[in-house]
Amino acid sequence: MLVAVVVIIVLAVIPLLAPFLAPRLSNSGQEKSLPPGPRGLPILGNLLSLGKNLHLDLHKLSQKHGPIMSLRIGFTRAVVVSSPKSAELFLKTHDLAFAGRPPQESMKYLAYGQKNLSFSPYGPYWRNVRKTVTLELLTSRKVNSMKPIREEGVGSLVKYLKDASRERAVVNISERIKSLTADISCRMIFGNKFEDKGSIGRGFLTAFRELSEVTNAPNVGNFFPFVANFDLQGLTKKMKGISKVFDTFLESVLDDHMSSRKMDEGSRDLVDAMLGFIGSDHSRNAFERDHVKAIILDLFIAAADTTATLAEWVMSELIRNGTIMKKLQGELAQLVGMQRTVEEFEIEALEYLNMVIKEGMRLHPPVPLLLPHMAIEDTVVNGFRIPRNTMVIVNAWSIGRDPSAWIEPEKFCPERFQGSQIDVNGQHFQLLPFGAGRRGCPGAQLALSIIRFVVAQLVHCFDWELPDGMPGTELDMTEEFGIVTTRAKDLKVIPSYRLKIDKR
Ligand code: HEM
Repeated sequence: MLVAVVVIIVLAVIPLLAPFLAPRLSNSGQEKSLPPGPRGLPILGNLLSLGKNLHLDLHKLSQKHGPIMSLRIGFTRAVVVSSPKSAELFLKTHDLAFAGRPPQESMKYLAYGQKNLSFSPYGPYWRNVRKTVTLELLTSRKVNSMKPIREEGVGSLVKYLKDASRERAVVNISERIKSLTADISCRMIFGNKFEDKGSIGRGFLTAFRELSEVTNAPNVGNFFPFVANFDLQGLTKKMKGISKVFDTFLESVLDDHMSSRKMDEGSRDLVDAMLGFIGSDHSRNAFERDHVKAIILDLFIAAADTTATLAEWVMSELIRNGTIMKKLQGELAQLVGMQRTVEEFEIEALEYLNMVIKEGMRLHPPVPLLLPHMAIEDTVVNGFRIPRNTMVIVNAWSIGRDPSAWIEPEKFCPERFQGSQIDVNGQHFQLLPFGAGRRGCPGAQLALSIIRFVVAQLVHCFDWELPDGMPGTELDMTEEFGIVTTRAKDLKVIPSYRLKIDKR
């Protein structure tokens, strides 16, 4: 459908564009030193080689054309990076040159015109916002201060599962984890609970659920700017609808904060701090309400589904690999015992848990292609010319399965991290779930504190079975590609409570 739409439009406008296209397409001499890549069709470029599962298609193409590969998608020139060594060149050696983000149609509507952090162009505005967000939300001290929010959220989930366990009910754990991380993120970032916001909060959550459908669809307008205004896929209309619901919610969050502003460092939250910049000349841009809304919405989106998705994948792998589940339960039983639940301060000591989560991120990086980077200047990498404005896609999924970096890469084997220094902090380019360098994820520490605590509680408190006696080894692990790549089918399980406290 998408391709058909593009083909029709392209054929219709070719005569108008011919004078501009002819020099571009015939200029093969100039393209000699670009990285190798598959031959593309005129105008469409390599669009037809890319299907629903973009990370898998790019992985296959890179196996043929190399770890630094050129593509053209419509009018966008892209370079795909698929090995640890090449990722290091782009994200460390030439980090600054690739610290841009390509313009995205969706950001016009969902980020008040790219005013958010994730997609704002590299420059002073991005730098200042990133600094403020890090200081006000993501330092170790702030992450620790939000511990009660995580404890309360995870406590409610455990209680729900304990009730389900009594009935031997089948639980859609994917949905439950998504609600949990949305609730936790809402409280941490907006300073409110959804339930306290009544119908506005519920509306926001419903719109948030519809968001991935819109942002995961490849938007023709990104690659063929001249058709963007026609809204051929109806995505702009949907995004406008969603952003209206978001805006109502965000306005009410800002109003709540305005009516009881806390300005001292000890008690103010991120929204209070951001509101303090309104009217100031922040990075040579007048800073207004739209900036605050774009930034807090961005953080919520960045936090909620990524953490849920990772927890879901880790639980899926544990259910599939019973021996690993038992070993992790053993580690928890030894440290915590069976008479009480694990506390967050104990998580650091759970070495095997950390290995399990790293292994989950290696095989199932929730953001498999990171966020797209963009060359902000002409650069030569490994002898290849990468022109300014080229989109750079780093395939973290492919890198996590690179056989030159990993033994038996397809196998879920947390023991591979035993005694290994490899971590997810952007210093080890064979494992890049949070990216690396200037545009690397600033929320990694917060994300890990949520994930570790959720997985530890679920594994310590419950044994898990698949419905209808299905063996774990038969669990379907098909992925559904998106910016955040989730399980194609929700994980449904029967929990049975295993602690020796309060079995009522
Ligand atoms: C398991 C959870 C998470 C994963 C896997 C993840 C992964 C990523 C990745 C791959 C990127 C892009 C890096 C790049 O382009 O090089 C990113 C960017 C970002 N993440 Fe995360 N993230 C997670 C959780 C969070 C959380 C909890 C927050 C904050 C509340 C957050 C905030 C951001 C922001 C603001 C950016 C954009 C940074 C920039 O462009 O400067 N993320 N994340």
